[in-house]
Amino acid sequence: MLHCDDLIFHYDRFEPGETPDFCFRFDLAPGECLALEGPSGAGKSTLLNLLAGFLEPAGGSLRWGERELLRLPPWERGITTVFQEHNLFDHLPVWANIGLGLAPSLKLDAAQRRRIRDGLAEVGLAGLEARLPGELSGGQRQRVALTRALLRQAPLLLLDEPFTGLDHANRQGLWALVKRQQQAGVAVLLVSHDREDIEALAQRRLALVEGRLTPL
Ligand SMILES: Nc1ncnc2c1ncn2[C@@H]1O[C@H](COP(=O)(O)OP(=O)(O)OP(=O)(O)O)[C@@H](O)[C@H]1O
Repeated sequence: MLHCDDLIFHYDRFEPGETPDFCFRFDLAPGECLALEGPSGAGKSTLLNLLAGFLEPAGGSLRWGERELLRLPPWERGITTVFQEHNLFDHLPVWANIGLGLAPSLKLDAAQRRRIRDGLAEVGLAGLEARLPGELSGGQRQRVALTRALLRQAPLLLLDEPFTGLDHANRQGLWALVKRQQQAGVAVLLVSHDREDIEALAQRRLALVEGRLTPL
């Protein structure tokens, strides 16, 4: 279970009152998908960056079971994030983009190479290992990004508008991948403006208003 308790954050700002002081509190259970909604600028990406360890809070705690995640660097938190775009390194082929999630040195053993091949086949991208991201469609790129996230098998998956701009068939395919992760016990926090994405995946919804989370 993820417990986020009064995670406090504010940006250094030029004018007082430009952005709210954030105080985030919520729980997220293994296998659950929680949707995070709020208008542009509400602070959704800020929360994801705090959870992932890319921003440092001024106070509060973030526990996964008994582990205090705030003390850990991003790569030790057991959290993986998929953004709306720019998830992939453009100069690396598909296999290497996915392989980075398994072995940052890219020294992959035979079993890891097989997992990448199988993972790509499962998302309908068999045989595209050698392509560069620029040689894929937007939907295919997102499938590669999700494959990398899923093969990492982190217990917490953060999704920041990952389906935006994709057609219905592509989105349905990606929903199925996320649902399979949930069934395997992965906890998912989904930032989305899209009613269909939320209805397809989320069991609970939270709104972010004036720096605070409230149930919907
Ligand atoms: N580096 C920064 N320095 C100062 N203020 C920032 C910084 N990054 C974001 N902000 C401000 O913090 C607030 C929250 O931004 P954030 O990107 O978290 O919103 P969001 O809900 O993800 O928005 P969107 O839906 O448009 O992506 C906004 O008012 C934004 O202008």
